[in-house]
Amino acid sequence: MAISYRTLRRCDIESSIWEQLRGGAKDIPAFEGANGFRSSNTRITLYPRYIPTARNRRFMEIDVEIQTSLKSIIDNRKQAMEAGEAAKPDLSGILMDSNFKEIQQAAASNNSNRQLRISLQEVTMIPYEVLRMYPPVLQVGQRTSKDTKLGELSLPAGVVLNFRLLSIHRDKELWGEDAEQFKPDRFSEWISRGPEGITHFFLLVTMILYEVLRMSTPRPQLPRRIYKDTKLGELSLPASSVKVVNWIWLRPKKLEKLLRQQGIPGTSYRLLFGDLKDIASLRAQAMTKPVSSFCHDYLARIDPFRHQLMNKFDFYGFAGKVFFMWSGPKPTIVISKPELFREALSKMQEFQKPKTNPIVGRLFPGLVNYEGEQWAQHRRMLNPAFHTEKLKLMLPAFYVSCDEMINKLEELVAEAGHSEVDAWPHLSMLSADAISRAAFGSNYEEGRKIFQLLKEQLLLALSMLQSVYIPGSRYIPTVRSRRFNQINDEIDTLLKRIIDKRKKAMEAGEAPKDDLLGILMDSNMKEIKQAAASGSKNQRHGISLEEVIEECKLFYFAGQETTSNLMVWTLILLSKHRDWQERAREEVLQTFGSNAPSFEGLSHLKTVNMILYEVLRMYPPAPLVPRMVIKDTKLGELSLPAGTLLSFQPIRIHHDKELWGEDAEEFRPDRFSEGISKATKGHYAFFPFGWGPRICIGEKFAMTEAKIALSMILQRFSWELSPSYIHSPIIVFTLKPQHGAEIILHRLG
Ligand code: HEM
Repeated sequence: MAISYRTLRRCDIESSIWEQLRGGAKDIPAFEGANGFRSSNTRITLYPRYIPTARNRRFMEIDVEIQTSLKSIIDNRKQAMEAGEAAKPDLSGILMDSNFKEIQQAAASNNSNRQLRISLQEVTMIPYEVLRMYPPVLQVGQRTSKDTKLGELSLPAGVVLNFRLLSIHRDKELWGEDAEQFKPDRFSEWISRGPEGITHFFLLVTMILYEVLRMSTPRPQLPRRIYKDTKLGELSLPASSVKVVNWIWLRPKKLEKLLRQQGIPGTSYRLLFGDLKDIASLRAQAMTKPVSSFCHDYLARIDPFRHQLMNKFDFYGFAGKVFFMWSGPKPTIVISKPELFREALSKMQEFQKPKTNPIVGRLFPGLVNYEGEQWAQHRRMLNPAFHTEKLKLMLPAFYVSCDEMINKLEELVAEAGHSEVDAWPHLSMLSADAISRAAFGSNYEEGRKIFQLLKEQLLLALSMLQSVYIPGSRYIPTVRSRRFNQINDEIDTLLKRIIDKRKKAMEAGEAPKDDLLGILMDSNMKEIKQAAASGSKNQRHGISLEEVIEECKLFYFAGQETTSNLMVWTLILLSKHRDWQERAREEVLQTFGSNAPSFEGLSHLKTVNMILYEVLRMYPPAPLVPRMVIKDTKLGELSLPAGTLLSFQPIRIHHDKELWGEDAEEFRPDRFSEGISKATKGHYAFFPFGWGPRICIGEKFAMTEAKIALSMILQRFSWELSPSYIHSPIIVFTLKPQHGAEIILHRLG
């Protein structure tokens, strides 16, 4: 059966795929009689939805690792107990002890072998029931990398399959009315029936996972080592233990030696946690104190641990600009050398985005997270939306958003002509509003709702990120994680609705809208048509609805926080350096008078441009850029083993006196009067928007918005720093003012 995904309704896919899987299962002898699944065709859903494949695969690997390690612990305990050792007073010890006693009783009362076997299996029923109710893998998603077959079904490349295991496990048709209750004994009969029962259940799940993994896109993998059971004197270590020991001790120590041999200084590895505890406690202490007096030398506050190390290693090789520390069992090389930053960011294959906590991946989906061909395709598709001629069309959106903010501020100063205001929430709202209008045009109200939800999601994620990440923990249905997923679903529904409306309009021949979404959908449609016309079959062409959704979410996260940070630091610095505020106002009034800033006029704002650059240098909204070494490779003179994390520090490069001169900590916008390169005497060392092929796609968008907003504020107000302002930069994803931006605003004229 050959079907085209794009013309198929979702419900068709759900039911047909299920039939294929069920049919496929019956073909395998072990699945005959898998009657537990006879009528479940409505519950397993399989529809295109993006779930990053690397994460899922890694999750599966970790799951297998955990299970293997647990099995080895249980086996060891069992052997010890059989040899007469007392049960350990921990949970597994108690559980095993009671099970052991039951088995002994059964044996003593001369029960049949069959009963003994059932008794032995009781210890298994509890974890099975836990696995049923709280499966560590709730759903499994993979993308087809090429046109492929699943059972009888032909699937085109690029379809994302999402299998919802939890739905099967909680299906009352399968498990009975008590499906929501914890009843381990429901497994007793299945277990006793041997291969036709429980085994079918797990085999079916395994088969689905296998089938899905088989189809998945091959992604660059870190080199793998095969582990074997090993003898250590009298002790025989199972492969899983060898792997764990290697992971938490042998490999880190080997890497440490390798880095030291190259003259890179660093901290000594400490078991499992490395430097994580010190990083957290020093940061917590630093957050309680503001920067003493208002100065721009604040690096010790935002990242005290790295700052200490930088000073400590100042007299070693690399003068504190390259050193390593330990984020758990992986070394992180901290690099503040501009030439190494440029080299690494130019080599996308060797140095990729690290996949750390999956929550971060869910917060920042889309382009920012992709690699390889998928990244290239999305970047190609998004590029037109950020071209100058398209930005021009977004100007009205920026005006309306700025006007709204200014009207609100005017209300605040209406009575006395001046007022103390925390500018931070106003600027935050401004950039959210601007992105909603620029991204969704006429659907702006829905866009605003999405922003509110994303903001809530960000706060939830922050609280989730504060606890140590335990692999798989995101699948535990806590109140927070449930709300996180609920928000995700709400956002997806809202975005789907907007996109569907647009799609219908475009199919009916309406011209695409000039907002980000319209441009993205237009370039997607063109790519699909081109590919169809050229008869291309294998290459991925066009992106799916889900991928469009991911990109829309990314506009908010990548574009909102960063731009509002740039604006808030600009207001703070201009309230401290009022001479520059005056110079900027003069320039704006000369260029625009009291009219709305024109696109052409923006390019004449030399002073405003220099001020924004100086703010981006001193307070870069994206202060750190992480990467991961994918295969053993060279960076400059350094030999870097696969798996090493790299933490590039544009913020430190921007504050480096060797590059910027002795006045690096002073606010001096005129250092940029002859361009960026001259400001550092020919060393290119200014990276607020990154570098290389992945350089920020929204740079022009952000700079245009910031120039319009600043111009409009300068036209209407003057401002100074309030005595209640506390200078406390902090990094929470981006660099922001921890205690807001209290200024005193005066109405002009
Ligand atoms: C002052 C404002 C902004 C700053 C400082 C900034 C900074 C950055 C930086 C440093 C990167 C590179 C990250 C890396 O290589 O790991 C980046 C990437 C990106 N930025 Fe921005 N950004 C800003 C505004 C925006 C806006 C307004 C948008 C969109 C509306 C945006 C969308 C993106 C996207 C999609 C990427 C990923 C590009 C890729 O991986 O190919 N940014 N940004």
